Amino acid sequence: MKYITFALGKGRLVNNTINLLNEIGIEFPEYHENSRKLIFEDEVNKIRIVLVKASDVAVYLERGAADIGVIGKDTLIESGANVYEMVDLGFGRCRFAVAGLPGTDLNKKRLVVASKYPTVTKQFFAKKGQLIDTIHLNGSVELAPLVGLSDCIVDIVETGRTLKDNGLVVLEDICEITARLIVNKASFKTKNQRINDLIQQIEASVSKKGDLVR
Ligand SMILES: Nc1ncnc2c1ncn2[C@@H]1O[C@H](COP(=O)(O)OP(=O)(O)OP(=O)(O)O)[C@@H](O)[C@H]1O
Ligand SMILES: O=P(O)(O)OC[C@H]1O[C@H](OP(=O)(O)OP(=O)(O)O)[C@H](O)[C@@H]1O
Repeated sequence: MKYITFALGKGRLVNNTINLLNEIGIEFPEYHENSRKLIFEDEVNKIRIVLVKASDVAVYLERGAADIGVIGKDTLIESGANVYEMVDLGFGRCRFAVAGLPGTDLNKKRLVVASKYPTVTKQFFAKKGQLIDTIHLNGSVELAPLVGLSDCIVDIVETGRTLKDNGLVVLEDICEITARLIVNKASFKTKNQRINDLIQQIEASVSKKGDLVR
């Protein structure tokens, strides 16, 4: 039997994903948080996880190097990847927001917006019919309005602590974000039965957890 390969972003979503897979009987005996290994296998169920940079998950899927991926909805939208989005996994909950110094005028002409998510940023302001100048940063985005690099930012807010510690506030909410299970379109055809079985088990496990939270 061929392996089914999951691409997971190294980082915030890994532990929840591995716990979820454990719950449906998929085990990676060699996996531990401090390992530097990038591939782990469940030899019994013929399932493999590959640990990639979060923003590369969609690339592995689109190129057929992985069958299934777990990715934040933020990164999925930003990638514009041509994949099937199958399950809202419920974890990795946060939101997209426009943030800046209190009192920032978002309606000013030629608003300068810094973000790790230039596509999301452009789409959001385009929908409002507003012309903006987007600056693509790779991290520490909250710094931009503090040093005059931008008027505001589009970024992820989870606890709100990063904004607060830097004297920034949410100026406008954009949307909620959770982790999503995505599937390579060709794999969905060629490994249909096994992928569907996995999805059903994952959905059952996710909805059981949802019931507990409710
Ligand atoms: N506080 C948070 N900051 C960033 N992402 C969060 C947060 N809380 C939940 N998430 C979700 O977790 C996903 C993975 O985050 P992670 O930090 O592992 O990757 P990343 O933001 O792409 O980081 P990097 O650029 O360092 O690889 C995000 O895409 C988002 O959906
Ligand atoms: O609302 P909070 O709980 O404070 O979380 C939000 C912060 O976390 C993320 O940054 P990350 O740690 O990924 O750092 P980077 O984007 O600067 O690399 C995000 O870009 C925010 O800065």
